[in-house]
Amino acid sequence: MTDAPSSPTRSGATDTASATRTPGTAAPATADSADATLQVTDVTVRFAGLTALDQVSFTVEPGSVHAVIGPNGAGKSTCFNVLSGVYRATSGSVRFGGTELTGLAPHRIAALGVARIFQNLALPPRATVADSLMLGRHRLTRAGFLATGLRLPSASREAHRHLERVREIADFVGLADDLDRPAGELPYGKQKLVELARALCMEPKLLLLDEPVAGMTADERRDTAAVVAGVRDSLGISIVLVEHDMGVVMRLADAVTVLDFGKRIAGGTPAEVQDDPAVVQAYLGAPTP
Ligand SMILES: Nc1ncnc2c1ncn2[C@@H]1O[C@H](COP(=O)(O)OP(=O)(O)OP(=O)(O)O)[C@@H](O)[C@H]1O
Repeated sequence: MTDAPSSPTRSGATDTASATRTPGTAAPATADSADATLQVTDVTVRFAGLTALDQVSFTVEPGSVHAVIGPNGAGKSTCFNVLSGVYRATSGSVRFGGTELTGLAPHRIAALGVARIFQNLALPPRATVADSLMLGRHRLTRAGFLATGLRLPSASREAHRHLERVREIADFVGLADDLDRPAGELPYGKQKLVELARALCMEPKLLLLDEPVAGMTADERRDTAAVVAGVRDSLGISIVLVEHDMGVVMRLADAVTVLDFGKRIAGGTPAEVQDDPAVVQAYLGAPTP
């Protein structure tokens, strides 16, 4: 795969978004599209006797990659689970494009344009790449069970449009030649790309990536990082990234929030947090001289 993914471009996404408003396709439920800012304010999560997140605040600017880092047990996964609706914050607020997310079920948050990719693979093993990506289009599909079953022209036109978009996105992430292969037979790095592509098929405004390069070879890490950068640069999608690979974080992130024992201990550009004594201490576990 090339370092710079070929691009369906922002307008490609916009075309599809407008296509979804034409008869025969569903208009996705969206947060205020003029403002895709994610605003996390004073979020606290308590489990019996343990404060996993303690008054954490940060802002993810539209079209940026925002990394959330910290040592083991810092609260990164808890933070992701709050953003995607798996956990409900004990207190505090998460607003996306002007919509309050706290208290919404995960599928409602997904419908607002927030797609999450889990660390572990979750692909149907025997489905082809194309079928796996079509699953990502499900939310945008209007044709009902009956129309599809009866192969009505409106349903086939819609299926054709979705397939076109699936091909564009597969091309964008470098999977154009793998569409007919069972996803489960691809190398690990490509399977992760299938998951990323499936999330892109949902036409999200915000992607939550949980350790996207964990377990990958150096080449796979480089290729995946290039695709993630392309998602931001070409599609304008905001990304929240939890990642232990500091090389990837430093290369990709526009902003970094650092957690330790549930508290936000630092934030800023990668260069700023890298030199922050509190961050050095958290990672090394000893005070700086
Ligand atoms: N469902 C839960 N019930 C009780 N405690 C939990 C739960 N989920 C997380 N915790 C605790 O909350 C704290 C933060 O955990 P979390 O998994 O968010 O950290 P993390 O930064 O993602 O760690 P890692 O990098 O090891 O994945 C830990 O002390 C963890 O044991």
